[in-house]
Amino acid sequence: MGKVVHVAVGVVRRKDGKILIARRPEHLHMGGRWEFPGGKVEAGETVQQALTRELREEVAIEVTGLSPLTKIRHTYAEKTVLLDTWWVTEFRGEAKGLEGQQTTWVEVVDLNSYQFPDANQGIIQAIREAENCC
Ligand SMILES: Nc1nc2c([nH]c(=O)n2[C@H]2C[C@H](O)[C@@H](COP(=O)(O)OP(=O)(O)OP(=O)(O)O)O2)c(=O)[nH]1
Ligand SMILES: [Mg+2]
Repeated sequence: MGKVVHVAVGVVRRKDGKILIARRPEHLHMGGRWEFPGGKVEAGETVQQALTRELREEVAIEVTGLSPLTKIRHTYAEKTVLLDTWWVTEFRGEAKGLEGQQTTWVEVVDLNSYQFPDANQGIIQAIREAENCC
């Protein structure tokens, strides 16, 4: 029933191991919760192109290297999303929230202290497994 929204999601990892998270603006779906930056894949775009564009638009970084992490499909009351999630380990620039959102860098072990949308539990699990953490 209904279509699945394809979302490009970036787990941006700094050399010191910390990961970038941003707080979703209140008025959006899942507003007020923390997220890994990203957004919907538009017609005619590859997921990599979408991710590169979204990270430029939302957090001012220029992606230069990415690799697949996991895909999580989740049904909310409002819609079903496919979170097509990538490691971003190479990038240029200083992350800042270009849409007024708070951003912060967190250790993998501390990700659970932040409130994410329900679908993100699977992403956090995949990060921990990849990093042999916690
Ligand atoms: N970016 C992102 N979206 C997530 C995460 N977890 C999660 O459930 N979502 C959901 C919330 C939204 O329903 C959808 C992503 O939509 P979005 O609002 O980021 O899309 P967008 O940046 O293209 O924004 P817009 O142009 O539609 O305003 O995926 C996450 O960690 N990051
Ligand atoms: Mg977005």
